[in-house]
Amino acid sequence: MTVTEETAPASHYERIGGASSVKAAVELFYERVLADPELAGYFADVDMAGQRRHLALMLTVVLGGPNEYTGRDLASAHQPLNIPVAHYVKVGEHLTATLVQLGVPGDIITDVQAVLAQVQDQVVASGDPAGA
Ligand code: HEM
Repeated sequence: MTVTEETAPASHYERIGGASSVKAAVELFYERVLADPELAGYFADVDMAGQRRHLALMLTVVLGGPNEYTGRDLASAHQPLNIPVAHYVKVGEHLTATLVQLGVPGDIITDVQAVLAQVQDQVVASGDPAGA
């Protein structure tokens, strides 16, 4: 996966406090996403460790942190899930709200939103833009 190289500078990841801050953010993000009835179903068959790993990886990627991920690329992992744009937007909103709640500086949040826009085409279903 080459997402990290194309995304925000590593300094964002460092500025918010690195791995321990990402871990704290994951806890909040996880609660928000799984409490959202439109999103929880995607994670129903993913075990708890898998869910937390997903959210930690996602946060690290969008913050431009170190790419320690060696699994499937984003398109391979997400195209089978047939995720509509509306759900992608909702996940992005939960991420933004999490970062705001944690007091992350506005310039970092702006860059995170730019990265979300960059990777959207890999995650959102390409076959049916209207979603299912
Ligand atoms: C910037 C956006 C996203 C990034 C960077 C991202 C990252 C990832 C990564 C790296 C994996 C593979 C994890 C692994 O195999 O261990 C994954 C899997 C997964 N993602 Fe995402 N993700 C994003 C958005 C989404 C969205 C919007 C949803 C649902 C609405 C979602 C749902 C899932 C699910 C359910 C899996 C597990 C798939 C499976 O095990 O078959 N992701 N994601």
